[in-house]
Amino acid sequence: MTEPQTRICILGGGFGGLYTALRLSQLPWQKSEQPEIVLVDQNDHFLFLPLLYELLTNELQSWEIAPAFADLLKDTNVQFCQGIVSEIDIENKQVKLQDDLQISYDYLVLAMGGETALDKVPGAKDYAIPFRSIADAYRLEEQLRRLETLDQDKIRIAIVGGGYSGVELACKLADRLGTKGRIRIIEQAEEILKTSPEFNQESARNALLNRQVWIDLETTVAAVEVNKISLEYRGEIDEIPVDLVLWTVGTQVSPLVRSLPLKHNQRGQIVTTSTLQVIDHPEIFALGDLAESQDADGQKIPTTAQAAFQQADYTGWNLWALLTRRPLLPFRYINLGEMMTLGTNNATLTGLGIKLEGQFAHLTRRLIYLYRFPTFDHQIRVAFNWMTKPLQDFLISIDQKMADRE
Ligand SMILES: Cc1cc2nc3c(=O)[nH]c(=O)nc-3n(C[C@H](O)[C@H](O)[C@H](O)COP(=O)(O)OP(=O)(O)OC[C@H]3O[C@@H](n4cnc5c(N)ncnc54)[C@H](O)[C@@H]3O)c2cc1C
Ligand SMILES: NC(=O)c1ccc[n+]([C@@H]2O[C@H](COP(=O)([O-])OP(=O)(O)OC[C@H]3O[C@@H](n4cnc5c(N)ncnc54)[C@H](OP(=O)(O)O)[C@@H]3O)[C@@H](O)[C@H]2O)c1
Ligand SMILES: C/C(=C\Cc1cc(O)c2ccccc2c1O)CCC[C@H](C)CCC[C@H](C)CCCC(C)C
Repeated sequence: MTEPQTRICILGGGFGGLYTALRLSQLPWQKSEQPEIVLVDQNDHFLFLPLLYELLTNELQSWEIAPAFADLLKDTNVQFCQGIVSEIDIENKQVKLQDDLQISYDYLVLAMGGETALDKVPGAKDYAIPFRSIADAYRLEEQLRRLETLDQDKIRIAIVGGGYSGVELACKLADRLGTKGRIRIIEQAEEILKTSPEFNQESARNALLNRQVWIDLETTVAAVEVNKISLEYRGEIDEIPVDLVLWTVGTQVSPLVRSLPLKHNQRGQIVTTSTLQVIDHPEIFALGDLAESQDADGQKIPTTAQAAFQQADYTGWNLWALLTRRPLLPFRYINLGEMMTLGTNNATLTGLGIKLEGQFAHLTRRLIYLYRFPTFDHQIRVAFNWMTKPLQDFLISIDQKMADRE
């Protein structure tokens, strides 16, 4: 009688979960050992978050950065299940989705990422727009189009949070709006991009200066309302009229993850061993933004796509090792550096001793991200589109000229 198939359930199809599923499907399984791999995500698509900004300037299209899981997984043995995870019963090894579907598992991978903290400032939840999903980008796009049609002198945008997302967003919006835009970044710390390499910080400061983006340092937000924001600086409150408030204040762990009966750190992240297994639960792996792990050399792992991408390789390998009775590998994080977009056709890159900025950094960043796309098939489709885009734009312009003549 054949043994029932072992089931690996992966919760979250982002940089941690999707890349773990793809890695698992590529490993050499004996037929008798082949597990059932189930990937669960609330969305029907993956989202290459580092390129989300490019939707706002029409540099990229949604299908390029948010391919459907069905397409990405079509040549694999991974089963995709769309649904919102609402409960995780560690004791009975059961996952419950919001539509009451239940999935039992033998091994679990927790990779549901983080969320934007909108609950700490009055009005933020109602009037501020986070920037973490395709839906957020579409919501922002809709607001921008509404404001661009109005006959008002300036479009006033406040971006709360002067970290990576806030700075990259400010540069993109400044390039989109041009002289019509009046953009300000509100940062509570003494400096923007405080964890970024000095070269990238300098490039970003110059890019923001060249785009007349105003920066309020050591400033917090007391409240957000429909058309104004109250800023607090050294005890003084100032009310500023705004048309849009964007909320890029960093990542926090979701209540669902915080509530799990597992070891958490002070930020609510799940603590793992260097093999990315959850403390006291070797049958559960956790990676990406929701996990805290130290690697084999004791390095603390940052909450970045780069780290989740590398962890996925080890999570896939270690699950295979566990099921085929091989030794597991302790995760070794390799910090390859950092890249940031700073407007259209402009970027900065520091990595492996190399520092680039401007258009060459922009090209390099794009090519590296193309290489990091989840499947070869998607890489080819996007690469072809990028190579033929100048011709597409030329033909569109010809069409436009002919339409104008009629
Ligand atoms: C705008 C932006 C730009 C960024 N740019 C960079 C960059 O250039 N370089 C870099 O290194 N990092 C970047 N990051 C950070 C990086 O995106 C994250 O660190 C990375 O995505 C974390 O990977 P993850 O797998 O933990 O989570 P994610 O990639 O966020 O994936 C989590 C997945 O879980 C799903 N999910 C969550 N909750 C549930 C639920 N309850 N039920 C079902 N599914 C659920 C989500 O839909 C999502 O698909 C950026 C972040 C943002 C917001
Ligand atoms: N290009 C890239 O590599 C890239 C791009 C985007 C995101 N990421 C990664 O993704 C994660 C999230 O990035 P992020 O830019 O969203 O967050 P982030 O890098 O943590 O920056 C958020 C900034 O907002 C500040 N802040 C928080 N609450 C605030 C408030 N109420 N008012 C004013 N300022 C406030 C934070 O200050 P405090 O630090 O004092 O809280 C911080 O400086 C990070 O780990 C980052 O490394 C990387
Ligand atoms: C900084 C680099 C990689 C780290 C990294 C950053 C991310 O934001 C990611 C997001 C999602 C997944 C993975 C990552 C990620 O790994 C790149 C370092 C590149 C080196 C500096 C080498 C640079 C190449 C040469 C200068 C020239 C290449 C020319 C050609 C146009 C490509």
